[in-house]
Amino acid sequence: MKNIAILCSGGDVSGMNPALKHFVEYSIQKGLTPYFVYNGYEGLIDDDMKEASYSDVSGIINRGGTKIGSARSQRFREKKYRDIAKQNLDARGIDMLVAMGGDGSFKALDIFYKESGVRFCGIPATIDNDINGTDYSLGVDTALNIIKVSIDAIRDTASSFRRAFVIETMGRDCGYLALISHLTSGSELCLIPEVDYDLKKYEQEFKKQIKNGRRYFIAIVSEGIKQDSSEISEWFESVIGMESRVSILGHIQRGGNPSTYDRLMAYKLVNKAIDGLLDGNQMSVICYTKSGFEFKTIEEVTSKKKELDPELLSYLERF
Ligand SMILES: Nc1ncnc2c1ncn2[C@@H]1O[C@H](COP(=O)(O)OP(=O)(O)O)[C@@H](O)[C@H]1O
Ligand SMILES: O=P(O)(O)OC[C@H]1O[C@](O)(COP(=O)(O)O)[C@@H](O)[C@@H]1O
Repeated sequence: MKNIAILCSGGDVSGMNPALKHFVEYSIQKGLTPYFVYNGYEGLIDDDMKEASYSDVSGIINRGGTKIGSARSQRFREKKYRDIAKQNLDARGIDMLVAMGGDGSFKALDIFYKESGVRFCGIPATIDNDINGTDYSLGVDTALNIIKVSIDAIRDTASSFRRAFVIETMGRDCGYLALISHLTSGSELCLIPEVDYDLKKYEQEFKKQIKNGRRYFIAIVSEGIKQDSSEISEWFESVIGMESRVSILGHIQRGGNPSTYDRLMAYKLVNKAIDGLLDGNQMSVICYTKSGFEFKTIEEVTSKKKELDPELLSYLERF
């Protein structure tokens, strides 16, 4: 029997637990012995791994986060710790890894493969959806749903009180969550790091709208823009003349009951990753684009910054 392990690295997402469940089931179906590595690369270094069984994954499909933990590991950046990781994997006869994470995690495994020959397949998993070469990363759909529910709730209070709400989404330097939320929540303003802006441009229009009876504004701003959300709020108060509040959605975007779409994609991505490794893939990332599922090289996925879809970007301005 061949041994295969799975781990989560970087920011956790809703969808990792459904993926773990399917990993165990599909590995066993394929005659493999599944292993869990706990707390990302830290678990490889500390030998925190164990054979996984059906009972380990019962009752987790509806849970956000990841049952096996995730981490950002400083130690894995050093060769001496990666050598320890290799010894630990050898001792358990594990030579195939499935890793759920972002481009940083894949870069790490690329280095590890070149040093140790441990084959791997990456599953893109980040709410930021900022991985080059894939239109979708596990967890982004649940995060968007959480943001949608939050904005809808804020809209209720904003409209009752004649206020401008500045709602900050996560995403580091990628505005995907903000842009999609803007388009699907009908907000008046959206600021993202990819597009330079000048608030002056909105001044006349927003004042005119207030004159014509507008009672509230919703502005969605991505955490990576050049200003703090509080400065945008201050602009609403001092320039536009409407009382304003900031709502930073923060880590609630990373949790919650995984959406149906993320559960389904977790299932498919795990299937593809295991099939790829069984077919002899050495190191790849399973990506999803308009052409379907494709294995891509680490170079392709990590060497360039992801560009937002120009069609979506063209819808940014609503007025
Ligand atoms: N260049 C690198 N060399 C070795 N390890 C790395 C490298 N880049 C990232 N890693 C490892 O991958 C982990 C996750 O990377 P990070 O960029 O934080 O998250 P993500 O995978 O979400 O992009 C890091 O904590 C580190 O252990
Ligand atoms: O949980 P932390 O360490 O505060 O990190 C917050 C960051 O992690 C994310 O939620 C997800 O980032 P990754 O998936 O790239 O790890 C970012 O949107 C956010 O900037």
